[in-house]
Amino acid sequence: MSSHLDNIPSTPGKFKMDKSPYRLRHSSYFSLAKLTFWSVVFLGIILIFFFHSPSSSPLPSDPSRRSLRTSNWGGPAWEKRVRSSAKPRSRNGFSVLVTGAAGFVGTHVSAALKRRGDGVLGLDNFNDYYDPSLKRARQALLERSGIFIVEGDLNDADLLIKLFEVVTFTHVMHLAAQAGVRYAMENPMSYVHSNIAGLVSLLEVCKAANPQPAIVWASSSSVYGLNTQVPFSETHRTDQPASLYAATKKAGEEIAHTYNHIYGLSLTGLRFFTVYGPWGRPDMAYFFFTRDMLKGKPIQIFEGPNHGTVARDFTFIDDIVKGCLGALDTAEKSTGSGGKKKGPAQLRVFNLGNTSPVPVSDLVSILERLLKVKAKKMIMKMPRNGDVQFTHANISYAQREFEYKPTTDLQTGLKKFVRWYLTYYGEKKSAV
Ligand SMILES: O=C(O)[C@H]1O[C@H](OP(=O)(O)OP(=O)(O)OC[C@H]2O[C@@H](n3ccc(=O)[nH]c3=O)[C@H](O)[C@@H]2O)[C@H](O)[C@@H](O)[C@H]1O
Repeated sequence: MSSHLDNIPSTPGKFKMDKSPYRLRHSSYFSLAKLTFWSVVFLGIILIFFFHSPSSSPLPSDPSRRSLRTSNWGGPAWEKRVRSSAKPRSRNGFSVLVTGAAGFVGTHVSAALKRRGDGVLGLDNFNDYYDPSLKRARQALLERSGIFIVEGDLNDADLLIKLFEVVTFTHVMHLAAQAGVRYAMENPMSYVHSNIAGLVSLLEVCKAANPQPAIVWASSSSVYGLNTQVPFSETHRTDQPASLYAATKKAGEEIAHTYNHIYGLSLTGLRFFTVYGPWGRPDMAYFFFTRDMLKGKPIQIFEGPNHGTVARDFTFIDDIVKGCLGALDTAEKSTGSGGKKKGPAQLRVFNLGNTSPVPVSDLVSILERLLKVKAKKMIMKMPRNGDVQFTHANISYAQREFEYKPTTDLQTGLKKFVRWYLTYYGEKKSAV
């Protein structure tokens, strides 16, 4: 086996002969010594670099994640930005950490909180589950209203600890998640990484904080799974998830119970029902139906057994934002501190839906009218990939607790979506 040592000139014959043998031996000795010296220095530099590489740029703990950029955080300027973003305008305002702030719901909730005077700090890993440029555009939007989004992953405990050291958060609005029902069959580990490991990582830091924040977080209507009782009520069974996505959200609800029980964390889960609207998620049907219809591409419309209707309780984003703020405003304080429970704490789960399911075929008809194009429809049997046939929310609990009352029907909401879509992609040209 050859080593780099083989290349070192070690015989006098390889040197010029105009030097005395003594000088030759002498200079050869020095060259060798010099080389050894520099090799040691070089090795030392590599070792120093290796051991001092900043904790702010850890490798993603799960290789199944895509393009998680290593982030740069820390330092006085960064801390100043974090502090100023999280600072409420009014004396009684909240200081809220919004995870998933560059996401669809996260962006809208962050903007609404900021508008009413709360301090908002965002956290997002900007992964490439869907076009990250849309997330960057949302980030730019929030930045204009003074909201800073820290780029980092929930599983980076050092980063979370640092954020809680710099800011005393009164609330956490936890909206970061791996969403999408059907994608769970393609990349199951990403759901475990974000929706389970990420949630635990966040709750670990929240429980240790002093004071502990109150937490409101995104669960999903999908937890009702194969439940057949309608409309879905929070007391119905949720132990038959139809997708891994649903199973991780259900697991989240159980994990919430545990942290509430052991550490006194105040926890409120919100079961969102197919949220849609401007700045929405391109992986959702209403969004890619719009894109494909405008491109003249066929769209697949699922139907249930025996040509049964597939329907969703589509809920407009503005109604969801009101629900999120209502949940936050009625969240009681956590009772523990520094990892110790001091008394029983609030634990809640609410449906946030629209209470009027609409067949997917009607969704397509509305889009046809709004876009003025005829869809190339391919009716096909709903694949066995985690979808359920029907969702319908009973919202009386949220109505009672914080006067949640959705006011936007699908026609009105889609009109707003289409207007945004045509402006956004019209300006950017390339995406339509
Ligand atoms: O409430 C939730 O908890 C979830 O809502 C959303 O899931 P879904 O309700 O499944 O929305 P979405 O994919 O838009 O499909 C809508 C309808 O179109 C049908 N559908 C779908 C695709 C297709 O090609 N054809 C079709 O008919 C399909 O069968 C369905 O009936 C979120 O994505 C999810 O993250 C989660 O938050």
